[in-house]
Amino acid sequence: MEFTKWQGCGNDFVLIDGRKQEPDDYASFAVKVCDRHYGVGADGILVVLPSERADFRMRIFNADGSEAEMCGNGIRCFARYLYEYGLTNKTEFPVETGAGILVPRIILTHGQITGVCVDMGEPHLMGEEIPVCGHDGEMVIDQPIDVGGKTYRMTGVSMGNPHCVVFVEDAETFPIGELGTQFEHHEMFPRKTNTEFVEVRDRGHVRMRVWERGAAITLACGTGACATAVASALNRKTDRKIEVELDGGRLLVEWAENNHVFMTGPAEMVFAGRLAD
Ligand SMILES: N[C@@H](CCC[C@H](N)C(=O)O)C(=O)O
Repeated sequence: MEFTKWQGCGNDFVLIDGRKQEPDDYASFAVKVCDRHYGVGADGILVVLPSERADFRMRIFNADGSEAEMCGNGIRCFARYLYEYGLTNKTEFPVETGAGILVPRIILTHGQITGVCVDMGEPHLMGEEIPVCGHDGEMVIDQPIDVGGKTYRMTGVSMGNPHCVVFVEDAETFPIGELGTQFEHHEMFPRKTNTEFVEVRDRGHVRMRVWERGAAITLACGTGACATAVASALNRKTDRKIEVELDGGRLLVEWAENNHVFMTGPAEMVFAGRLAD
């Protein structure tokens, strides 16, 4: 099976064209391929599929084999793959995802691709939409959550997939490896959660580290950066347009007045290869 390997801010993916070749079982395929010792190594796999509602459909599976609704860094890589490999000649096109139809736009500067901007759609903020237990019919802003014998304050945001944003004093030293899994599996999150640990540097700039549902610590999370921008604005900590500094790079995120979130950042191909049977 042929594949290409991609990364966006160090969040890495194996991409396959499911219109040409499909594994018998995506979940076990993802676990095998994402293994960093016995496989290609990645945080997840991206699958190109046909769509009746958009130009293409994207599926994403985490390294543990679970399927996610959406992937922000992934959709930038997905869009660049389609454009670079001549599978579309449009620089802007609709993609069906588990979070609805989203629109990436390839950014060309003097004919060179310098990034991808994605209209990530509207954030969902009601407790039952994220979902967060015990908050039906209300937003989940600055609410207490007990983890590891301590009470933290969290803001819940869905970008199609669930996010729990926790503001911390110092993102660099926060014990994310110790506590991330406890947030992911906390009883408040019936579909588990991605958790962003965010230090506000100023009104236009935050430092964010992430523990991803199904992938543990990654170098970046695009939907997480969008959830962070929304949570930071809701908590009046930043403006609606911010730079999010991640372990693996920077993303520009704007929660626009039309309620859509726009995310801009890099998408780079690492190599192409063929999997052994
Ligand atoms: N890294 C991604 C998100 C991938 C899915 C996530 N782990 C989930 O299960 O929701 C991104 O860039 O958004």
